[in-house]
Amino acid sequence: MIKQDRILAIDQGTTSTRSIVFDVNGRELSVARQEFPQYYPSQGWVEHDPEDIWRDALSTAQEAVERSGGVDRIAAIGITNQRETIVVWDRATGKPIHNAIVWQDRRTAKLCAELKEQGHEKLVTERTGLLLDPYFSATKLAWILDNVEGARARAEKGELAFGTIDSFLLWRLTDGAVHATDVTNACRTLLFDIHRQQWDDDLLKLFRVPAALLPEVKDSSGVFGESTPDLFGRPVPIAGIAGDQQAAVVGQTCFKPGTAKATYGTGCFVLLNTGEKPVVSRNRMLTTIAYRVKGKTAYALEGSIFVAGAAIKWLRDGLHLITHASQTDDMATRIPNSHGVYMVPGFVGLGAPHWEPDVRGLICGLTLDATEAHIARAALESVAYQTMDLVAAMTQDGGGTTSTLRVDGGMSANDWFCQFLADMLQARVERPRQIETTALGASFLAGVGVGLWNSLDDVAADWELGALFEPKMDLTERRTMIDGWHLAVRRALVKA
Ligand SMILES: Nc1ncnc2c1ncn2[C@@H]1O[C@H](COP(=O)(O)OP(=O)(O)O)[C@@H](O)[C@H]1O
Ligand SMILES: O=P(O)(O)OC[C@H](O)CO
Repeated sequence: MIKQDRILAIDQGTTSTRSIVFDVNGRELSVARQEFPQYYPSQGWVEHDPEDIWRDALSTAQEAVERSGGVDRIAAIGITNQRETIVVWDRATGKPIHNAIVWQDRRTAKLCAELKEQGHEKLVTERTGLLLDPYFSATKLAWILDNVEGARARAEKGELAFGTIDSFLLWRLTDGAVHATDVTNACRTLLFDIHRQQWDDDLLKLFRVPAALLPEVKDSSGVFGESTPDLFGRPVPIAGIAGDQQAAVVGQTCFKPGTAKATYGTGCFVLLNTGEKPVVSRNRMLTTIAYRVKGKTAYALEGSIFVAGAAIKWLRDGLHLITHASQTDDMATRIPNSHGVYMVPGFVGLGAPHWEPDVRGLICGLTLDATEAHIARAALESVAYQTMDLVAAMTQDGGGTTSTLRVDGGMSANDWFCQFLADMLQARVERPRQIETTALGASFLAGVGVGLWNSLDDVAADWELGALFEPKMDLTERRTMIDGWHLAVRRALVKA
């Protein structure tokens, strides 16, 4: 009999979908990747077509399985996904009734401001660990129910299903047999009590969400269902699900309280493991569930930066300054300093610790000798400065002092950026050999789910250091640069 000792991880990100097959040592055997279209139907709106997402998830998964040598040795599937993005679909046909509304979408900023003015934020934060910001799912869901003809009535009758992207993929992989999600995705909706770990009736009422829409919420690890036999040639258990940032915590093996990771994809999300007890932030960080395995929950403090790699993508697609993101490494290296040029990348408002959805982006400090290299460097620097601000806030919140930050995601491939980050943090920056840590984390969760490993502790040995960056910048120079950054942020926050 053929040993089933490989795992397929499907990583559905904001700009691309990739599938990777890993062996039991966390080594990548094959990968398939597909970028997909972003839709901006109105100012501040961001949508995805769920059919694009399903098509790419399936085709990349099939391709990765094929390239790894076929389905015979695949023991399980793990799913990880862009979080907060929502889909509402028809239970009878499986067809979405609207495009997915993406986490970056700000269309519900006014509703959030109204709910805040009415004094609802305290309850929301106490129950969910989150804030009233359009980033999270609940107001996006309310928008669909209010704006798609007949949706609210159909939702109340139980004809529609709601889900984050994991839930939609799980539904499609099982041909509608399973409507479920995991705690890490549920806890980003604004509808889920992170302490009692269940959907919350008061919040459902506040956001006017019928309970009949909701998926069942499960551990991040364990069998959710099986893929239909036609997809891969035989049924494969789907045995791990986690939001991408939480999956990265697992992939970076940040299992001990006080350990932290930052994932640099479209956005950047810093998560600090705080152990079994949720830590409440005084600095507008989020309290979130890092993972729940075999009924045991680990919580995290999270700092959310909405624009990280997206700023580099904008240099490529918006300004046409570069043709490939990796060019920014050389551009930043080639100039001795940023020459006082700063970018505050508030393209979709600012996340933690400001939570200002109406702020817009800013480039300042320009002189006639500023070049495209200064702008590229300012974009990279802005992401490091924001990370530094979040780490400082978390330390103040009592989450522990982080002498080491583990980094991953597309932008972490940039050496110049990682060095600058170490300088700003005055901490060690560790980049693993496998920077697709999100997918790796999903594979660990699925592997534990089918018993390839007994517990997460058993996978810790599979983490391998790829590169280490240690602080080396002169401290006076650092201080001057940081002061300039904080001045630029204050400028961006000035209300027009
Ligand atoms: N060498 C690089 N330097 C800077 N940014 C990079 C580099 N390589 C990729 N990126 C950025 O990283 C992002 C892609 O990372 P990825 O983890 O695939 O994102 P996502 O999961 O959000 O789709 C893109 O926004 C891209 O601009
Ligand atoms: O697509 P990413 O990797 O930037 O992640 C998106 C986050 O999950 C949004 O909360």
